[in-house]
Amino acid sequence: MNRKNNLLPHNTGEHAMNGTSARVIGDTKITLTGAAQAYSVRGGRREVLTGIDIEIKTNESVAVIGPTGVGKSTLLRLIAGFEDPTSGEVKLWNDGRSSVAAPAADIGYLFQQPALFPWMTVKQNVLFGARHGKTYGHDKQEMLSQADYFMERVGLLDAADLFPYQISGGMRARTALARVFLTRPKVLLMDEPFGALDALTRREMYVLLRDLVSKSPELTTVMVTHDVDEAITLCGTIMIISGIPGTITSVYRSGLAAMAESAEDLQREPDYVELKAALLKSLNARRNETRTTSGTAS
Ligand SMILES: Nc1ncnc2c1ncn2[C@@H]1O[C@H](COP(=O)(O)OP(=O)(O)OP(=O)(O)O)[C@@H](O)[C@H]1O
Repeated sequence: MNRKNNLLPHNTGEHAMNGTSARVIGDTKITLTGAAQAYSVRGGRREVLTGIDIEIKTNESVAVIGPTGVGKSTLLRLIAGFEDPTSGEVKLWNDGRSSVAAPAADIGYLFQQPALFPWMTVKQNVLFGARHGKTYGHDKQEMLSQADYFMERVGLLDAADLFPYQISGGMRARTALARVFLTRPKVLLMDEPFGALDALTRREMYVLLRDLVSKSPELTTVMVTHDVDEAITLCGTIMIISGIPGTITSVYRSGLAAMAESAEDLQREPDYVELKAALLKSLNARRNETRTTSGTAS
């Protein structure tokens, strides 16, 4: 492993996106400026996120971690354009032009439950998004050959004609992975995508995801996870959200994700151990603060 590429983690505070990432990343892809979100709850107002200032580059892989209930999924929904912020701006950028975030064909989603159609075969499920999108225009042949390509990459060719109830949880997750990559998204948003899988299957998914991401130089990924190992293994940028309302309190960057040949090898790296310890320490401190703020700590 090339340890030179490997930046030590640093806790850069709230506006921390100026550090250097070891990944080669391009233009701005996603910006959140002073973004806040609040909901009406039982006649009152619940502030969930506040003062979110983020700049995410094309080809950057970002993990969002933090205590439960601090607004991680809410942040993802803002980026997806499923919700508008109550104040501030969330923008997606294309060739230097920005647009307010809104659900779009070039945004892909992966959720904890793969949400497959039970009456469709694996292949029909894989094709679903692409069939209903504009990625391939009228070029059906190209779409079908790309479907075979992605199904082959995730090891599903032999299962193409099976129905979701006939395959394992790992195979369902791989179906969802092939389906989302077939649509060639520019932004892939993942909300605990492997949270329901066993440890071994999760590792397999890391390898597959990293392989597919590495072949998609235009792709930007943002992943919410509770798993610190997953964040370090898959993402060059790790953001911690904490507090009530939640805000970005730390940003860590490392080149470890780009270097990983296997999760096991990576986890033995001294830099990995150091980064993991720093993240856990920071998370614990933030969790205690969040509990105190919400009045649940003594
Ligand atoms: N539509 C909504 N209306 C009211 N409250 C909401 C709504 N969506 C989310 N919340 C509240 O906002 C807070 C943050 O929710 P969110 O799911 O974003 O947190 P999270 O950090 O992803 O949580 P977890 O780690 O447990 O998945 C929670 O208190 C939740 O109850």
